[in-house]
Amino acid sequence: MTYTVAVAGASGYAGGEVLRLLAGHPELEVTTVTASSNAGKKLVELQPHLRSYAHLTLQETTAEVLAGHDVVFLALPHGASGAITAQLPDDVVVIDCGADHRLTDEAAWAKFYGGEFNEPWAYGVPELAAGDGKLRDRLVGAKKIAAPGCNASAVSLAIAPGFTAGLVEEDVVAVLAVGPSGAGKNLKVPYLASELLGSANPYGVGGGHRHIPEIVQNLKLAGATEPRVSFTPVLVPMARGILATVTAPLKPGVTAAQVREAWEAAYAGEAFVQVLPEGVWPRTADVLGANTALIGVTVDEAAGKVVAIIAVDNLVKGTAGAAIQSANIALGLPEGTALTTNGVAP
Ligand SMILES: NC(=O)C1=CN([C@@H]2O[C@H](COP(=O)(O)OP(=O)(O)OC[C@H]3O[C@@H](n4cnc5c(N)ncnc54)[C@H](OP(=O)(O)O)[C@@H]3O)[C@@H](O)[C@H]2O)C=CC1
Ligand SMILES: CC(=O)N[C@@H](CCC(=O)OP(=O)(O)O)C(=O)O
Repeated sequence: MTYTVAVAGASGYAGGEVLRLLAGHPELEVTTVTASSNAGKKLVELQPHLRSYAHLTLQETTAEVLAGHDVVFLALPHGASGAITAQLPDDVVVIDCGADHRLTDEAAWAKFYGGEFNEPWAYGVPELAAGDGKLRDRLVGAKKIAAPGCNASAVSLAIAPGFTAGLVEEDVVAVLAVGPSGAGKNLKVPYLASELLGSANPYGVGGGHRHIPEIVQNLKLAGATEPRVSFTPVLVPMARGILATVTAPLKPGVTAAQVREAWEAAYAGEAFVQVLPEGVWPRTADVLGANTALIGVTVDEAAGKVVAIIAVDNLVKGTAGAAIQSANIALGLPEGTALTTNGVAP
């Protein structure tokens, strides 16, 4: 069966990546692409690397244009997608790459985003533990899916096994090297090349980053009670990619063997989340273009902490790949359709 697909926000980074991956999908056929200020232009004017879509013109992003497709991917700024989703028919499968349907906690939404609170949807990180199962279970047959924040999914995947196995204290510290494409096609300082090249620029320091409530929500699902999350991203000069170093204190008596067993068990059989052998550390280059999260984990005995390092491509496993993986599950298609575990290196 072929499903018709509309991609909204197709002129942006996330929408472009959804399109790049969907070009290799045998059952999802993109028939409509939309934008805002760039509506009316040919898609390839904005996305010259997407040659297979040369026939498509960007339309206005309205509920009327999007309705009538079997599947809609939204890659719009926060707030814009919530306004559209309220108007789309119930039977359309909608995957929102924005944050509008991620949070279950209305107070957290008000504090970190503001504006109208939208109902939470099935969260698109299938491999994350949730209760006795995984979030994958909630995606089966889902009509509405919230794709994750890229940083939030990386940090959550890296440390969740410690909570599921009851090995770590609720005191998580995450420091991330992130590429500027995570901010979208942003023409402001500090995303300009002249500000970014040859520099590493921290931002969102001191508890203000909006991915903190998303991580807390994920870790609670994985078994934490009231986790405290210190989260510090640092912009570095690589177009895409996230390398997150996540630490947490070990509970008394926990051994390195228990840690390794817990992390390997958490992701056993998962194609897209892989735990590396002891002493092997992930690199962003190994996951660029791939839907893969690579995790290295060890115990720092002197510090009494677990150290987990994860590499993801923010635009693939962090957004568009997660969105397509989740859509595949929702539609009953093989989960990895149109997705690869192989990166692009060097
Ligand atoms: N970049 C990333 O790594 C990640 C992004 N996301 C999320 O995906 C979404 C898109 O991000 P990204 O692609 O990076 O952003 P971009 O700025 O690159 O793209 C934004 C897109 O939305 C369109 N747009 C802008 N304003 C409006 C509006 N008011 N109504 C309708 N469409 C509008 C733009 O159209 P036009 O070009 O015509 O202005 C463009 O197509 C965001 O919610 C983001 O948080 C999530 C995870 C990671
Ligand atoms: C470099 C950079 O700015 N990255 C973004 C990641 C955004 C993201 O993951 O998307 P959502 O906004 O949909 O959550 C940030 O840290 O906010």
